[in-house]
Amino acid sequence: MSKVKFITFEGPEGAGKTTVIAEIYNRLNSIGKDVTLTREPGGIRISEKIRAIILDNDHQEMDGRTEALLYASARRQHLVERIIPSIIEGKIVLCDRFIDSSLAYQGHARGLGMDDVMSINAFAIGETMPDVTIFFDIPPEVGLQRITKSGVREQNRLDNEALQFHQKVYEGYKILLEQYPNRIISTDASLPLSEVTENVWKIISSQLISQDNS
Ligand SMILES: Nc1ncnc2c1ncn2[C@@H]1O[C@H](COP(=O)(O)OP(=O)(O)OP(=O)(O)O)[C@@H](O)[C@H]1O
Ligand SMILES: Cc1cn([C@H]2C[C@H](O)[C@@H](COP(=O)(O)O)O2)c(=O)[nH]c1=O
Repeated sequence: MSKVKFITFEGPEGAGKTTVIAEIYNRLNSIGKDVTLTREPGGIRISEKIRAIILDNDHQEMDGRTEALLYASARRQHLVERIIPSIIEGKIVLCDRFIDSSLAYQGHARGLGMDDVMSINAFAIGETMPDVTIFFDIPPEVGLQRITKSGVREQNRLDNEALQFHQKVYEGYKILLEQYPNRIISTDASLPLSEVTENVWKIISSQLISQDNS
């Protein structure tokens, strides 16, 4: 069995990914695992700058393909500068969003087509795919309510898309779950935070323990 090194977290806005990943990171550290915690778009200097361009509310005129290419270029830089070096150093990488976000948001919701979006991303990432992806399953309207209610952060250009767009994103993720049943594991993200955290912890620890015993 190949080792689980690269774990990604996916789902609609406000699903709880960032909150849960922070706790998983602490727990893995506390049992002596060497972990890199990062996010997309962003994670490193150049990719954070690209993130700011993509998500700026002032950039309403951004073309869908430009958006897809910017996400892919941010991903390329992040991959070569942070993800691959961490994997080579033997670390576990926890990444808040990756390729599946591009497939669901740009490929399906934006209507660019998942195959075309996969092609431009293949140029960016080559053979590097996540070993395991955890999908935070929540109705998009519930996730959106969480971020508007909490005021946890400013609403960006993608958050401010119509509900219909976010429903398409959710539909896109459901297609990906069928397409990659061995890689993507779904968890109910509408449960209370403590339960979601425990469920995600069970998934991750079982993956890591089964490989430690192999
Ligand atoms: N299971 C939960 N139940 C209720 N509130 C939650 C739960 N999980 C997270 N939250 C709250 O929802 C808000 C959004 O959470 P978080 O930022 O972790 O989501 P996210 O998936 O990273 O969102 P985005 O992708 O839009 O950045 C936060 O205020 C967080 O405290
Ligand atoms: C990686 C990636 C992200 N997106 C979208 C998803 C979110 O709306 C934002 C990122 O914000 P978050 O608070 O960090 O979740 O960008 C996308 O459309 N395509 C992608 O590849």
